[in-house]
Amino acid sequence: MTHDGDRLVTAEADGDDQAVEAALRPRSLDEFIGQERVREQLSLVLHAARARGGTPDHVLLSGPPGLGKTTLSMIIAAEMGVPIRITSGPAIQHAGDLAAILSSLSEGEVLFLDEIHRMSRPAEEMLYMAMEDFRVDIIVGKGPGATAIPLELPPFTLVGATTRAGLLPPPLRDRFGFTGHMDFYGPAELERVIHRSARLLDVPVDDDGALEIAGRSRGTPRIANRLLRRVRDYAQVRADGRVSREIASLALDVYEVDASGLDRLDRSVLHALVTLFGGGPVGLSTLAVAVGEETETVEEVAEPFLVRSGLLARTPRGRVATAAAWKHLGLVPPQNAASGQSGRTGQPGLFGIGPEHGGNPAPSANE
Ligand SMILES: Nc1ncnc2c1ncn2[C@@H]1O[C@H](COP(=O)(O)OP(=O)(O)OP(=O)(O)O)[C@@H](O)[C@H]1O
Ligand SMILES: [Mg+2]
Repeated sequence: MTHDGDRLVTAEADGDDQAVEAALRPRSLDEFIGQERVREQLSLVLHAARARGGTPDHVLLSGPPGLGKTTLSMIIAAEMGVPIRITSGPAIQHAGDLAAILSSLSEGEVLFLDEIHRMSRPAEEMLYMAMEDFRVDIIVGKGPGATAIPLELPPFTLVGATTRAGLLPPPLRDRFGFTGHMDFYGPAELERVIHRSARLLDVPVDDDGALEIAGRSRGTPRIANRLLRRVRDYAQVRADGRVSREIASLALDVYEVDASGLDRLDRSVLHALVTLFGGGPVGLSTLAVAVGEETETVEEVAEPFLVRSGLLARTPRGRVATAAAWKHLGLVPPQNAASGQSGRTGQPGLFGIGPEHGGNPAPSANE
């Protein structure tokens, strides 16, 4: 079974990333590449707060993993010249855990709450009051004798990060003065991320080399930085250390990350869909058996990027390969192949729903 953490192209951080990421993080808004709209909006929020000599409004950053939410939270603190306290939703099990953190904040401090959608309910309710009134009620005792002791907090800025903004309860969402939505990066922006990281890591990379890595990075700076490190290894061991388009492409071929950023699992899903099931529709569990993976692996690890790339569509009748998928595998799409748009509008297939066998007679190439 393939675990997401084993993959070079996963957007989640792995242990290997953490030390390097700290070194590669932009430290100011000016250094932060791309996300123009969020950057401009945030810059206004911070400038205005500085001009008033106050604390900026609470900020919510939402978007897929690896796009720079943690980085931006640190930049907010740096731009304001205040310390930052870092914690996460899952780390706060009890309201008391949160009370302890809140009551020890210094004036103006940034509290970064990662994965804020995973906080416990009682902590969430305490947070509402802390965000709005800079106050918490500490409950002392139990039962009828319990009393609430109000505790004043210094003004602080909460920066919440979430990959799932939709899961936040509206009362929590409403208490943020500013919400920044992070989006996947374009190739030109990733090229700049790669050039910047290459400078910091002291790796000579030419423009074509950077662009080649960018194209395989799934719109995600974290992946771009990780691929750059693997390409650097290759360039040092097999060549003179310089990264050109050719070296980048040879290196990433070794790691089985193709020109569109698909890895072996992604390609084997597409390949099975196209060669064994005539492009579908086919049920998820049948598809998973065909590639020898768990249904969860196919659904949660491979499919999101295939859908986003317009290569696979989830329809009520099952998974379907788009015309682009056939072309990606170097095959000629059949006349009736899905256009790729249906992936965005079609209903997502559910476990076990939809036919387990394709409606099309599979031309079943056995190679
Ligand atoms: N705009 C950017 N410019 C340059 N580097 C960036 C940018 N955004 C992210 N990075 C780099 O990508 C890596 C991952 O960023 P970060 O940890 O901030 O992502 P995240 O959104 O917090 O991810 P997660 O959801 O997994 O917590 C960092 O090493 C950072 O240096
Ligand atoms: Mg983060």
